[in-house]
Amino acid sequence: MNDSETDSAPGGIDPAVRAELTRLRDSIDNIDAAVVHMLAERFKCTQQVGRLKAEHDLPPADPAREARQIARLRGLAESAKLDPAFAEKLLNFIIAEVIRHHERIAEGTQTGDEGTGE
Ligand SMILES: C=C(O[C@@H]1C=C(C(=O)O)C=C[C@H]1O)C(=O)O
Repeated sequence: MNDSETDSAPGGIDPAVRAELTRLRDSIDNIDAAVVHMLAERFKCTQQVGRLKAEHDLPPADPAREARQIARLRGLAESAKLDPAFAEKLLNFIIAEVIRHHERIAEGTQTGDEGTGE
């Protein structure tokens, strides 16, 4: 249910429920903003890694490094009571995008700045 659907709930919404919902959604919005900023910083680093690899003829993907990251992240997720399978899927999704960037940097079709706001 989105905001407008909540607003048009039959019979109106209890003001206390509305206040609690707004408080929680404010936090969700802050967390989403933090996630975007953290991802932007991560991509700035990985673009630099991509340029370094291209300059030194290193392969775009490093499966051994990825395996270590996944094992570490699954452990962190368990401690944080987050589903480790979800954490792994999320990391794999991000890494796949990074490898795509690295391949484009190696092909010389990208400077490494795309998506970083540089
Ligand atoms: C960033 C790197 O390149 C790739 C992307 C990774 C990542 O996004 O964490 C990890 C390993 C590599 O497959 C790297 O080698 O460190």
